[in-house]
Amino acid sequence: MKLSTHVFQRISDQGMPIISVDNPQASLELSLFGGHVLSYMPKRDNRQRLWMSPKAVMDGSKAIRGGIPVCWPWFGAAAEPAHGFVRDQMWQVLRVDDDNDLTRIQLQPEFSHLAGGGQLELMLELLIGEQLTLNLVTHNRQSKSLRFGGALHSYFRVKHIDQVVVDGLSGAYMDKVANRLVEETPSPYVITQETDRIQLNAVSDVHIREAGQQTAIGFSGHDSIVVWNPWQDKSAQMGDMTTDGYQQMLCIEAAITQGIELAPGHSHTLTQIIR
Ligand SMILES: O=P(O)(O)OC[C@H]1O[C@H](O)[C@H](O)[C@@H](O)[C@@H]1O
Repeated sequence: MKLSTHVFQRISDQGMPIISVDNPQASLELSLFGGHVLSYMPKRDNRQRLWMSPKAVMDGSKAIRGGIPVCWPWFGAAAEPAHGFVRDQMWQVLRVDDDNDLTRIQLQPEFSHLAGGGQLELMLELLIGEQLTLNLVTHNRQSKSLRFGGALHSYFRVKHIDQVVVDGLSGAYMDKVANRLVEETPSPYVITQETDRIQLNAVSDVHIREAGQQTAIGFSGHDSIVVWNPWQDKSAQMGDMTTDGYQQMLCIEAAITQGIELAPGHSHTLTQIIR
């Protein structure tokens, strides 16, 4: 089914609605299960930016391992289920438009509410062109303030984790692998073991550098940046990852881990830009 000049919708072999974008600047795939970006490839270099696990479950029975899961209205184990409740529900398309080199898609989950009855409205906007911009907009329609968190939990594809250097992170981080001990960001920033860090200095630009290529990631509206690689043992334990899967991926996540208090009638936008 054609949604616009550059946007099509189809049903996958596993029965999930998939949106495909192919415009003069880039191609992208998006699953309406989770409002989940599956792939993004700018045409200037035809390099896939996102990693998808070969064992990812794509039938809607659990969140997809890879691409860009949307974690909301909390991050991690702040409440149950982990990472909130929108990454494993169906979303719907609100709006699609093409403007030559840029395609805009807006979508929302079928329901969004907080425990305790609070209503927050969520909308994800994708701007697909020579870069990919994700705007995750939270709106408080209640007459009281509400607190929320979340993340754009992007899985970046790397040639090999051993060769990756992450540039741009600084300051203190909370080490989730070591009892939330607060440590100073290393330099150079290389990944040599299981890594699960909440970088508390919310910088606005990070680069993943490898021989012959780099991926630039921009952030705004975040209070932290999460860096995650499960390494070998954890990968082997996860049903939806191959034992060596950790070698080709690195999560660098635009995150709200400390929580944001949203006043009545106000909106907040969490942005990640991938180049
Ligand atoms: O397995 P998931 O629920 O998708 O979570 C995957 C990972 O997400 C984040 O990066 C967290 O910091 C990790 O602690 C967690 O293991």
